[in-house]
Amino acid sequence: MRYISTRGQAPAMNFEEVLLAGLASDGGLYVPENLPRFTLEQMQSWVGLPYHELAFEVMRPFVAGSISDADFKAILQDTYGVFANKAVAPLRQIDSNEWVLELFHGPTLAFKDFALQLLGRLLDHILTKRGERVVIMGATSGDTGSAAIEGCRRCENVDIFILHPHERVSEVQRRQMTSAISDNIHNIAVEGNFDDCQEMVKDSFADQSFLKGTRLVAVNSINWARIMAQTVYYFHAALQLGAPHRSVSFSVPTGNFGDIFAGYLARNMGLPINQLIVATNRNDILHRFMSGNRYHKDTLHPTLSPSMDIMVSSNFERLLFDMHGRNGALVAELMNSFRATGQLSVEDSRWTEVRKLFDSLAVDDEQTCQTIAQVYAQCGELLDPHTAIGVHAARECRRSMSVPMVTLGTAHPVKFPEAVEKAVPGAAPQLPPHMADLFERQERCTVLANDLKTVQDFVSQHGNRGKPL
Ligand SMILES: Cc1ncc(COP(=O)(O)O)c(C=O)c1O
Ligand SMILES: N[C@@H](CCOP(=O)(O)O)C(=O)O
Repeated sequence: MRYISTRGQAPAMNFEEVLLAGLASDGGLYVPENLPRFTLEQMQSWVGLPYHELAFEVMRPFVAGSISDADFKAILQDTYGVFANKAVAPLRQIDSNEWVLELFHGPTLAFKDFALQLLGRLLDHILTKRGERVVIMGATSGDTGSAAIEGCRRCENVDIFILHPHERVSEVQRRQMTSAISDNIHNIAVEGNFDDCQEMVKDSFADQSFLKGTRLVAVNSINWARIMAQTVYYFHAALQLGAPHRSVSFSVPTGNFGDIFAGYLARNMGLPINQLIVATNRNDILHRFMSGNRYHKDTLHPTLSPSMDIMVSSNFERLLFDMHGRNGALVAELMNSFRATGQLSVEDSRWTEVRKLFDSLAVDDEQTCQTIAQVYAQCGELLDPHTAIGVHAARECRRSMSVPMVTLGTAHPVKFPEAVEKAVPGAAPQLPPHMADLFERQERCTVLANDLKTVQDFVSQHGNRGKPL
């Protein structure tokens, strides 16, 4: 499998190179040159497989040539063996023909564990083989950070720097990150918002001189391996609900457009997905695009669903690439113009084509709390605010009641007690046993100005197990 950049100028790479590359050298994102297309018979034969075996079947074409089948199988068994629920991603019915896919039974209680537990193990495998050390930089609005730290914790060959927006993540999210204390784990609270953090990470890929020759690796969904791992649970859910002989729809709480893009890819690989719903909070650039062809940057509004407080969605570029016939030059032009003006629209015919599959809704804090309360009263399932946004959008935008509707349950409610308590007083759940002492744990974090050079200087001063590079 070869991977190409959405901007058409960077060299094509194999899986191992793409895993270690993060952003492409032309500023684009890597995508497979050709997607595998699974047959009905193949998909039918996967019904009932344990999660790690299904993961092997779905992801094998993407890694073949870089990792042997035997190694990949062992890595996957180990990865999904750490999830607290035997089903790994259980489906919970919340109404007639309506489900929540619980993606929060991993170590850090959010869907990010599905890809980052794997990414950490893949990095360990490949870096050990190459005898190489790398620096990881990641931006987080709360969940990617702890999942990346947890996923890479045992990896001897990395120093990991996680940038989060100072005082804009939940206390549980912050403590999950800052209580991981080790020479090679560095939490930076940036005096800015998530988009500032994300931009610093992307700018660091463009000019890596501050790393003095050490390779920079991404853990955000700009890294192809993240998206690849997130396609698997679409198959896992749909195959339980009658696919491949029956269509299924998904509603996806969306911020950086990574999770829903994985669903779009699963459909292009042959999974019968009828409808994909982009569910945003008040930070609704994607809803403005889907509903009116206006991908226009706005100011950031803090909400009760802080992980989706994102102004600009990285993975939207991957969809633009497909929308424009995979013409990298056109995408580069669009992205340059977006960088200059903060606005982007596409030709009407391209937009209409995309709308055949995608619907969208922006959900405010009040509707979020109402949905948490409503679902709790209906069936006792306590939703986190991000998942509630997905359920609300699913109920508003659903095209057909006869097609099963699955909302991705992206985080455990325990991570967002403020919203849960507001919606259903007294219902906030207890931290799970492995996190029971979270509020007593020592924290380590450095607050830095919202300034690229300041952050890069910090990285180069601490990038070698806490010592200068
Ligand atoms: C809990 C939660 N839900 C939803 C999202 C949105 O996912 P994506 O950024 O892949 O669109 C995120 C973070 O991105 C998240 O942490
Ligand atoms: N919501 C995310 C934001 C980063 O998204 P990613 O999927 O690109 O890593 C978070 O919780 O950090």
